[in-house]
Amino acid sequence: MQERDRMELKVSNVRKMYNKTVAVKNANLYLERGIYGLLGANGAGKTTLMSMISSLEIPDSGCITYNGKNIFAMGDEYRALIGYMPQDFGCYKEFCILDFLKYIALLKGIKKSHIDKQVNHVLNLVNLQKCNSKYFNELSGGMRKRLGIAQALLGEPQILILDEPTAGLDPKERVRFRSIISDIAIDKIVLISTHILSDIEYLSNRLLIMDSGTIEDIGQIEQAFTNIRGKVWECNKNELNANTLRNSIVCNTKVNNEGQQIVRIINEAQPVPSATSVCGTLEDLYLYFVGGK
Ligand SMILES: Nc1ncnc2c1ncn2[C@@H]1O[C@H](COP(=O)(O)OP(=O)(O)OP(=O)(O)O)[C@@H](O)[C@H]1O
Repeated sequence: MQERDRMELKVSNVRKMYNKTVAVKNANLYLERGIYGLLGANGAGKTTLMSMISSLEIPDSGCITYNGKNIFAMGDEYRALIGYMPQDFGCYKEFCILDFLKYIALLKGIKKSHIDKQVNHVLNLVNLQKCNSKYFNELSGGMRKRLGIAQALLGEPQILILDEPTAGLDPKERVRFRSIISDIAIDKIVLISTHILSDIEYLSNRLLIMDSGTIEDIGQIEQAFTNIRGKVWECNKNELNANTLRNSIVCNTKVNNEGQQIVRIINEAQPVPSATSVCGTLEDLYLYFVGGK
């Protein structure tokens, strides 16, 4: 591979504490071109990890390299490669969309002669060009999210870090947003954290799971499903003995039309003869990897 085609982001033994809280325990990760979906419970450490990969937070120990170079030593050279969309971002109320993007372009060090062209380009990508004179407080949640991605795209970054980009969007806006992300993801490293499992299914080809400050690379999602194939069951809860229930991962409980509690579990073997084998979902897969916690 030629050096200019190389895109390797490596997180090695990274740890980050806030006072006495260990936010990221010992993270190891290797990312190359592709879209990675990052799943994890609230407080698992996703935002902290993403902030460190974006070079906004410095790890207490361990290192993060891009193509073999320490990202913190790379400084502006690395920041020019990164597009970061935080969970929430604010904007001066005097700024309209256009002013805000021009301001961010300046902060990113984009040449003044290139700013108008780049701002128009990202506005077109996220379909905000017609309302570019609207002020931040006039924008809907979906528009704000699109503005968030537009600012991340300024400077044509090779690495896109998107922290819960579809949170709070209605289903239609979410579908629209996913299509924007898949259009712009080509030939980039894209890391997306989300609690919306369908985002992962539709957007990413690799699954990462973060749990209590550690991260596991589950790999290709389709392949990962082999881990639970033939192990997901639905059965009447009353027919399960307490021991089987304790040794299973409980994915879901629902009440059927006859008023019986039907439990969905992951278990190596058929738990009771009446249990039905069902297809695993991404939610089952996630619970399998975090042990049903
Ligand atoms: N600035 C901070 N000061 C103190 N503690 C923090 C700070 N930022 C994060 N933490 C703590 O670090 C842990 C990891 O938080 P983080 O925001 O990285 O998790 P997360 O997986 O992104 O959560 P969520 O899904 O809720 O956004 C949590 O226990 C959190 O309370």
